[in-house]
Amino acid sequence: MAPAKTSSAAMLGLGAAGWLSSGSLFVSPTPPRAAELSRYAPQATAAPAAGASQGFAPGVRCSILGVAAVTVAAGARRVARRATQDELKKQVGYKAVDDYVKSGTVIGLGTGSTAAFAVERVGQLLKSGELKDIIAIPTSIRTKEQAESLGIPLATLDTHSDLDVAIDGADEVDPNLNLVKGGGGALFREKIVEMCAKKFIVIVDESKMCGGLGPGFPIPVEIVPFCHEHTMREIAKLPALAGCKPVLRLGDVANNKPDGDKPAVTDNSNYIVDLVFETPIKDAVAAGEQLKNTVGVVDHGLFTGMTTACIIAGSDGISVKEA
Ligand SMILES: O=C(CO)[C@H](O)[C@H](O)COP(=O)(O)O
Repeated sequence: MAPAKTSSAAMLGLGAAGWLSSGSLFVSPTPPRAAELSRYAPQATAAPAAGASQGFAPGVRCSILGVAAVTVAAGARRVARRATQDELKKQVGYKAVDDYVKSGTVIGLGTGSTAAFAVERVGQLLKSGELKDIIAIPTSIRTKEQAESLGIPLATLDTHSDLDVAIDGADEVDPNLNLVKGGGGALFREKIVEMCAKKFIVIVDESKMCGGLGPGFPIPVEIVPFCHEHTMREIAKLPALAGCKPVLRLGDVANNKPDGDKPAVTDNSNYIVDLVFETPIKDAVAAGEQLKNTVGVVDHGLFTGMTTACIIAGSDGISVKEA
């Protein structure tokens, strides 16, 4: 598959500078990728640094739609500073809703700190009346609760299985827009919902871009609790996953930091095993197929061939890559 490209249509969206200058400012003390890595994967190797080493394949053009700097008043002076990671997440979350969600549509709402900004935006636009007649399918109990608190009308795939668009974050994005998802433990519901969407829009800050899936972020796999140690051994034997180290997720299911003694339990009452790699997976499609064919595996966090477009916020602005 050829690497994803940037389309001219995608270049016409709202630039980061546009809405940042409208006064939206969300300040977080969380520094970029280093904090993400410690939250998710103390055993993982560091992700590529920002900028030239972000994993964009040679020849891939990324349009820069705005300047992701924030201007703040400091006394009489105006001081420009780099946007925080949360500000970048907010930019892409809002832009995805502004560009892809229309009145009268059925939408999928992702899970995680980036997707939460998209949910927030849907709530705002419904409240202001700019959006009407939306029905949303949440991908986790957390997202359902956030959407309910914002008055977003909800349904499930049982009654609404044709979605116009789904919007979600990702843990890693490769040059072909294949993803690792499930850092937040919601991969099964995310996948079943996002597979039903005509358009799947991925929203990330630039720290999520990588040259190859695996070493930057362990790949989560949802497995049934019954004989889970056996299932983990079977996974480690799969040829397309050679060299991986399966680690049972403990404590809070919403992150892969071992912050408890008991296995983390998903919304579907299953466990998560995080597959730690030292080198990139050679064939993510084969890896996904072999995982899916393993008895005891519910689903896995490799989302290949699903992305319609990826909106990326970085220190130099927002870019959109289309598959
Ligand atoms: O797959 C997910 C949850 O299961 C999330 O989309 C992924 O973990 C990214 O989360 P965040 O936006 O908080 O970095």
